Amino acid sequence: MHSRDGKIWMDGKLIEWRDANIHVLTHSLHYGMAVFEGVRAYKTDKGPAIFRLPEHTRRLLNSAKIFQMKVPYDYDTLMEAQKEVIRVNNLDSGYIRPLVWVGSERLGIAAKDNTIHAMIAAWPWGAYLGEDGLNKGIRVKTSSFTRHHVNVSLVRAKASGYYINSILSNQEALANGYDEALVLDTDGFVSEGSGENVFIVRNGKLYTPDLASCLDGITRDSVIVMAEDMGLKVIEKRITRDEFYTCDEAFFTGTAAEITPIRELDNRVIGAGTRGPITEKLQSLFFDVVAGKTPKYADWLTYV
Ligand SMILES: Cc1[nH+]cc(COP(=O)(O)O)c(CN[C@@H](CCC(=O)O)C(=O)O)c1O
Repeated sequence: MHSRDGKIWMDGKLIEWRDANIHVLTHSLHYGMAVFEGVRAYKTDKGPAIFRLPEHTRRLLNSAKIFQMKVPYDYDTLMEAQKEVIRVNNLDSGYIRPLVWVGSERLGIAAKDNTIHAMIAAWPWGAYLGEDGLNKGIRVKTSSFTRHHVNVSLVRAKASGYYINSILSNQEALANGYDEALVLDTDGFVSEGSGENVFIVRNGKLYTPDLASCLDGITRDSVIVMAEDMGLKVIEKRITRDEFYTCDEAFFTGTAAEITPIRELDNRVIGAGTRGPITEKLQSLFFDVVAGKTPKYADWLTYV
């Protein structure tokens, strides 16, 4: 990722991609206290449009607030900078990664007053879990690791350090021949994927875990709104792994994952073992929305 042509917005300026470097004694590199976002811009007839940019920008600032990181750039500056990196890199679609981190003036857990930095990069990123995954569904393994406890990890923040848990879960799933991990909470109920929220469908109703142990996903929120607009009931509840095994459909949601069907969990076939009809309907609507084809959700798009 470090050597490519293009520009990165870093601490208020657009700089050459290869010059966007930091010191090895950067506090966040050692202790993991940094916050980030994953945002997508999509190609539309009216040019690139960023999906739910305000919500992502607000979440980034809230993540920093939770950790008392005083971001030296305001909402409007960060909004504009995310549009700028799409424009300046001539992307008609792409993945945008804002990151806010603690600088290198001091090390140590008790270090304070380090400079808070921000950068925003954007690059092309296709189907996170593969085109086949989007169409036919993926195979998932329940992780041997446990998702965050509410008082260990403040999960309203999208914090870099939390992704050690995600990497461990994802590595274990891949090493065992699966495509992604499903992580349970400290009570053994379904929480989320390593980088996605999760839904199951049973008798025409959607169920999704509450937000106690998982990220308040923007795609999750979008799916809830679209499903309810379709007249589907969406229920937030504690979901057990055997409810998952016996449901009719299941899917992950996320900016990178978009809406990816789950066709197996722990070698139990989910429903008909492929993308289910409600999943397909939601996925098709989602891709129409991000392509700017659905006036009803036009305010979810910020044109670059
Ligand atoms: C743990 C987790 N849970 C849920 C979500 C879905 O949230 P949202 O994107 O707001 O719908 C994501 C996004 N994961 C991001 C990082 C992926 C990566 O590999 O990095 C993403 O999808 O961009 C998570 O990381």
